[in-house]
Amino acid sequence: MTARVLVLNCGSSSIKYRLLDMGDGEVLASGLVERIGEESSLLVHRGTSRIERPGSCATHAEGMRAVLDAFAEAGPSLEGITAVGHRVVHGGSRYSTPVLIDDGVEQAIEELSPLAPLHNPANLTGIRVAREAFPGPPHVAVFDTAFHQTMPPASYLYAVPREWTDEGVRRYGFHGTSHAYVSRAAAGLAGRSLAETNTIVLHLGNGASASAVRGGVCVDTSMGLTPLEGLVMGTRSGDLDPALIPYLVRTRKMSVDEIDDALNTRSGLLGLCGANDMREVWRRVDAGDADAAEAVEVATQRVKKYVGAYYALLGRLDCIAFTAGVGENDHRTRALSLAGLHPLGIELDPAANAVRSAEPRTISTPGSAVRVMVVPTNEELEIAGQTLAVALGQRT
Ligand SMILES: Nc1ncnc2c1ncn2[C@@H]1O[C@H](COP(=O)(O)OP(=O)(O)O)[C@@H](O)[C@H]1O
Ligand SMILES: CC(=O)OP(=O)(O)O
Ligand SMILES: [Mg+2]
Repeated sequence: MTARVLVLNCGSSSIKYRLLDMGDGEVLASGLVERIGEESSLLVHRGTSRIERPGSCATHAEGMRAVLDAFAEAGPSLEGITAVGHRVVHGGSRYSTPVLIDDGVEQAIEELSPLAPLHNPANLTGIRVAREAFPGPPHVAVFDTAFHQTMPPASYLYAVPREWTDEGVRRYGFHGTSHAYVSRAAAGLAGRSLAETNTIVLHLGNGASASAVRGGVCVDTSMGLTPLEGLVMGTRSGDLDPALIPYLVRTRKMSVDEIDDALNTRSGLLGLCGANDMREVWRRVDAGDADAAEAVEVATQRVKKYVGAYYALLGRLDCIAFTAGVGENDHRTRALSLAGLHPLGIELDPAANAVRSAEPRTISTPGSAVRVMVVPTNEELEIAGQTLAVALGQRT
């Protein structure tokens, strides 16, 4: 039997998972537990058979047990799996490559939790429950931050007191697994060698980030110390003036936790127009909602500003790759984000852009100097590949 890798992605309120056959990349099982901690959670499992189960998973630990029960009930068996790969959001400066998880790594992930309070504690629960359930196979942590560790100081330093930067206050960047996978796939789609390709990756999902990648190496990215900085997201503000925070403390008497919560969960598209799902935002735009139209303008103009900035940083730009839920599916967001960039050699083909497909594809005109594409991300496959490499390395 070929190697089988279970990939776990424990998000702030969800657990996504996939079991992959590494021989041919076939997905043997996939599933999702969503709305963890809310009144009614929901598990959907697609294995040997499919189950859909509303329930009440108050914690990620309960969610993980529901996942294991689903495998036991609806298959396939997890007996004899080769390795388990865990998405870990924050790896700080300590981890620039995936690592085999031991108690020391667990502790390091815990120590980094203040920098990713929505994500790292959930990641850690997934690791603990899975290590207990599967003590045999190696468990590997694959960090969202790892791909961005190549950034030069000019990109990762904030202009703040040195004693802060010495403590680890800096830009880390996230969604790195996606940026790595998509920048590689973009060069492949363009028929170019990765080493000679400069790409801007636009990962536009509920969380959103941009990166500038020179020859497969990340040189800058829009998320920062935490996944709050940069682009406008579903519920996160992205860039703003940091003086807003003392302003809110002084004038609205808000606590630090209240502000943190508002900027992470009540801002972005949701803050501006009351909806965070881009499909709903467009429904409102089409119904004449002025707030929704403005929210789209703010979000897409932010993307355009990063494209301009990263074009300047890279000097020469070969590809722009859109990915993640919005980037892969929303042709109107893509068109607005690049509108008017024709003088920079960036020209979308409206007909190609409007095509709906799950395949990687080019959406720029044949004459566009920069090749614009849609490249569906596959964080799970990337995590599984890196996990297997670490697991096999460990055995030899
Ligand atoms: N057809 C579509 N048109 C516009 N937006 C879409 C479409 N399909 C999905 N999305 C958007 O993708 C977002 C989720 O993207 P995803 O990459 O799955 O995010 P995350 O991993 O952060 O949950 C949703 O909020 C939704 O707005
Ligand atoms: C780091 C991050 O923002 O992840 P997600 O998009 O899954 O929330
Ligand atoms: Mg995501």
